[in-house]
Amino acid sequence: MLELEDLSVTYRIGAESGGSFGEVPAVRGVSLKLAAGEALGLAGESGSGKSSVALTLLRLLPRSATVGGRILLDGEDVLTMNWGRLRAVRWSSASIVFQGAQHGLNPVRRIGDQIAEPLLVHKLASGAAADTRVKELLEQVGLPAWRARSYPHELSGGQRQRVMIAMALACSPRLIIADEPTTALDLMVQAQVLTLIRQLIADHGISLLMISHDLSVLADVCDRLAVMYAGRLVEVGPAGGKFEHPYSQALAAAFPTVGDPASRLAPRGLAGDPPDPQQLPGGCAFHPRCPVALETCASTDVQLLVSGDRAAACVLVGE
Ligand SMILES: Nc1ncnc2c1ncn2[C@@H]1O[C@H](COP(=O)(O)OP(=O)(O)OP(=O)(O)O)[C@@H](O)[C@H]1O
Repeated sequence: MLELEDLSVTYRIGAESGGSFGEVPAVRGVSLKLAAGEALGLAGESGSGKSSVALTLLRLLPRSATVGGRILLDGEDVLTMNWGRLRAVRWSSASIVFQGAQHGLNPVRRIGDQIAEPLLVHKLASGAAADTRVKELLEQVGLPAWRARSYPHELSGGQRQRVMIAMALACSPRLIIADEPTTALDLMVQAQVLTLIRQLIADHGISLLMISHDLSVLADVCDRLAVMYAGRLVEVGPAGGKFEHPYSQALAAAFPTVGDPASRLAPRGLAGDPPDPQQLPGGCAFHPRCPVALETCASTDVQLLVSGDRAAACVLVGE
């Protein structure tokens, strides 16, 4: 239902501050497919371009961004559709749950009115029918119906995140994009919200694109995982399988797997920092940090190579 073809996002910087102009290539040639009802996880360190991908999907990027490639949602290109069509697609075909719900809710409006807003704007319900739908949505996300009259400050962080999920579900979209939906929450609440997301997408047959730096969170919810590094996809494969790219392996080793006695944390984590997008190293962008890099990695720009149900961009994979 969703297909990204050679997607690129480049930010222009310096224009606002009057400083020197520059370009940040945040996303570089990302191609991905998401089937109806499928849950795909997008992982990577901070700055790898995950949020830029998420924001591009509904054209929410700032004006300083230039986007290339195609984003086909049910066969229609989001990047070229007119504003009227885009407004119709937002919320009703696809909606986004952002990280840090407390910043997403209006502090001076009641929860119920905020959940009802997309229903009213999209003329899906009004008056008593909208009130009934709001109560139904609150119950679906595990909150009592009377919470409709609460203000955001009267809710905990976990409850506010549930409200954001209720808003995202309001117009019954076929796709939900969840950008770090549990990052701001403590571990117990994070587990509850993840269980809720898993259950809702299964019950309603919704496709999910979930973004996180934490691979173990994604593996818990998603059918497939995609890993980004310096704006590129380095690996895509089934959530249950073993990673082949050295970067995905290092990222996976950075998080403990609760309940798996065989899992060991990487003793020193991954050395070094991700590259500055304005000064990307030649060849494979990961080679300066790669523990198994060869001489050729400094000059060979590897593309994703598909083998069975997995694709990885590394000269060592498939050897
Ligand atoms: N509005 C912007 N203007 C200029 N550069 C930007 C802008 N937004 C993001 N970037 C740059 O684009 C790159 C990718 O950022 P992005 O937020 O997409 O990464 P991310 O993987 O989602 O990181 P995080 O997990 O920290 O949110 C980074 O180098 C970032 O500094």
